[in-house]
Amino acid sequence: MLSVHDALQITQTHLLDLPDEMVSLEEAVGRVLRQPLTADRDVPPFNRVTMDGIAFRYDAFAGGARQFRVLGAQFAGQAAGTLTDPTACMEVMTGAVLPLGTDTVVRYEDVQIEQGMATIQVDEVQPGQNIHPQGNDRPAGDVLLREGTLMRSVDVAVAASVGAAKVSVAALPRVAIIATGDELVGVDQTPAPHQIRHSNIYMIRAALRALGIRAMLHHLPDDREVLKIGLQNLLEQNDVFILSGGVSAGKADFVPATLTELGVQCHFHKVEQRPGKPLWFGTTEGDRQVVFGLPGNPVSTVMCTYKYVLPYLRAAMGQTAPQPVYAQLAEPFVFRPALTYFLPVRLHYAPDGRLLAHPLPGSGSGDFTNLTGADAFLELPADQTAFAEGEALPVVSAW
Ligand SMILES: Nc1nc2c(c(=O)[nH]1)N[C@H]1C(S)=C(S)[C@@H](COP(=O)(O)OP(=O)(O)OC[C@H]3O[C@@H](n4cnc5c(N)ncnc54)[C@H](O)[C@@H]3O)O[C@H]1N2
Ligand code: MOO
Ligand SMILES: [Mg+2]
Repeated sequence: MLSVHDALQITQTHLLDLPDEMVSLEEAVGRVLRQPLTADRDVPPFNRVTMDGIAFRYDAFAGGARQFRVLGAQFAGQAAGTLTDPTACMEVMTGAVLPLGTDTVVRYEDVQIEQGMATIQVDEVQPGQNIHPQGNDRPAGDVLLREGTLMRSVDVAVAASVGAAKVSVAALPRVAIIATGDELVGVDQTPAPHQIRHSNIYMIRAALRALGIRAMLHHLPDDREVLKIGLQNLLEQNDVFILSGGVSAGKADFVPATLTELGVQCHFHKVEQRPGKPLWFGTTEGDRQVVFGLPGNPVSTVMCTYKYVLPYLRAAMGQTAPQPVYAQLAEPFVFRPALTYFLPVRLHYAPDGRLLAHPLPGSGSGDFTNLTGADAFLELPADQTAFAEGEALPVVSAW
């Protein structure tokens, strides 16, 4: 059977080709940048005053002067004024351009101003203090945001500062989320004793919102013909298909055979992992559409969504892969089968800064209410049985 590592690799070799689109800054958050954004000017663009106070020439102070006649004021938003008398000073406000002819700022708290004369009341003054020099942070032309950046609020601020009212981002795929199973009824229904309400497709849809995707929900029955016609219709209108259920060994598990009949090529079925062993992955010709058949057990669906589906979509959008995160087991744990085990854990930071993972194994891959107390899965490798307290292991992104 395929290892988790190899399964992930396979998904990455069948990435959808998503076009670029221009979006406003309001729409840009959570999207993947498809263009570099460069500084259109030096950052900061002028010598910026960083404290309200007075500006003067340091040479005068170094020569022993402590009193400076106030010749004017420089406010934020005004073009740079000039200090014409090198023994005098100007009042300056935070965010103003440093007046020409000055090079040092002393804050109001350290100055007394009376009758147009400022007296500096501190001995410690450094040349150039309280000034954020032009180009200090980045020179004009420097790349401030790389292609592949996942746009967060601070990135939106940087885009705005360089005048990018619209930015090029990866277009979002059209996604269909499809529950299969005759036991499932709507969330607004009262289930019969042998029925359950949908939950997996709501979880998947919620998880995809982190990528800005708004997916449509569907439900198909455990009937071979109806399933085939239903999937065929959906295949015409979507790029990504996330199915839940119907991929294992049961006599009503028609999903793999039906997808094959519809021309979806299977790249793998079954992975050496728990939960999620019967995971199915395929694409249509030329990788124009992609299908994830997630095992129906709810914990399997959660794990496969976070371990496989979201990373796949991020890569297809061109997002630079994030650094892996590790956590240390807070107590020893044993898992015997030769499978990668995704252990639900509660994460917390210890006072010494270590990220600790508290095992919450729950009662198996049907026990999804257990996940409400967990934050993530810890990935325990297949070739190891006993895991010691303090052992560092990869975290599968938190929900
Ligand atoms: N003989 C074998 N039986 C099973 C195997 C196996 O290898 N051999 N694998 C087990 C594993 S592991 C898993 S996981 C499940 C996968 O099952 P399916 O993908 O075929 O899913 P279903 O049979 O349709 O349902 C399983 C389970 O999940 C519930 N479910 C399904 N969809 C939803 C939904 N949208 N919301 C909430 N719950 C859902 C469903 O009611 C079932 O209880 O197979 C094992 N069996
Ligand atoms: O591996 Mo299945 O996903 O346990 O229940
Ligand atoms: Mg089944």
